Amino acid sequence: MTGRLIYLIGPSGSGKDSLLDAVRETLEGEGCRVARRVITRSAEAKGELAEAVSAEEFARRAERGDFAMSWYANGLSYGIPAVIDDWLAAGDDVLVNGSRGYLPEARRRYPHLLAVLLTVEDAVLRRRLHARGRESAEEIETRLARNAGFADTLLAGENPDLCLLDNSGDLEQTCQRLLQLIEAHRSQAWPDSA
Ligand SMILES: Nc1ncnc2c1ncn2[C@@H]1O[C@H](COP(=O)(O)OP(=O)(O)O)[C@@H](O)[C@H]1O
Ligand SMILES: O=P(O)(O)OC[C@H]1O[C@H](OP(=O)(O)OP(=O)(O)O)[C@H](O)[C@@H]1O
Repeated sequence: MTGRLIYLIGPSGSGKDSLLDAVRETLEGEGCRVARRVITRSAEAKGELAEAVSAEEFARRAERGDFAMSWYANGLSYGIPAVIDDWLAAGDDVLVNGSRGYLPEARRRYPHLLAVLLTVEDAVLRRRLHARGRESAEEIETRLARNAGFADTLLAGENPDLCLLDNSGDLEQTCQRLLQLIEAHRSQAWPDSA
């Protein structure tokens, strides 16, 4: 594979979708694709750069090998289409909306991925989740509780190359910083083992 995988992670509500949406056009003009996820979420949910499918359809696709990566979290199944491997093989870089829980497996599959962790101050995160209004108050609490488990493990030295990107402030600034991070990563030579 010659392209690079950029694996964006962060708590639900930290702004991953907003960020991907905002940088998509710029990145695609520079040969970096933004993957569209497949999620077992009802089609009426707005603001998600994803294809919504039933659990049965998701299982069929998984069985067929349609996903390069897939995971289950928050009561939903998420899949990243296998086409990303074609894009990477063709030399395109690929940006995906990933999962913190799946990061170790993603690293096994893509040893040279760039992991970018989007962070948001707790109070801001809670406010944004409620303002988004996609989940019930109970689902929001469950998502916030899930974050506590990741805060320690992700930052406890197991991921020395993890890039932190704060999105507590203006989205436009976060976009610019993400584009800079990606640019810096792309300008690095591939490790010999790649
Ligand atoms: N920098 C920002 N400033 C203000 N609101 C933001 C910012 N980034 C995202 N949001 C809002 O926060 C909510 C969650 O963002 P979203 O992109 O859906 O997060 P995620 O995909 O990580 O769950 C959305 O309503 C979005 O409009
Ligand atoms: O292991 P985690 O890092 O907790 O991630 C689990 C899933 O939750 C997030 O999606 P979610 O359904 O919340 O969509 P969102 O990002 O649009 O909120 C994230 O994008 C992952 O797919």
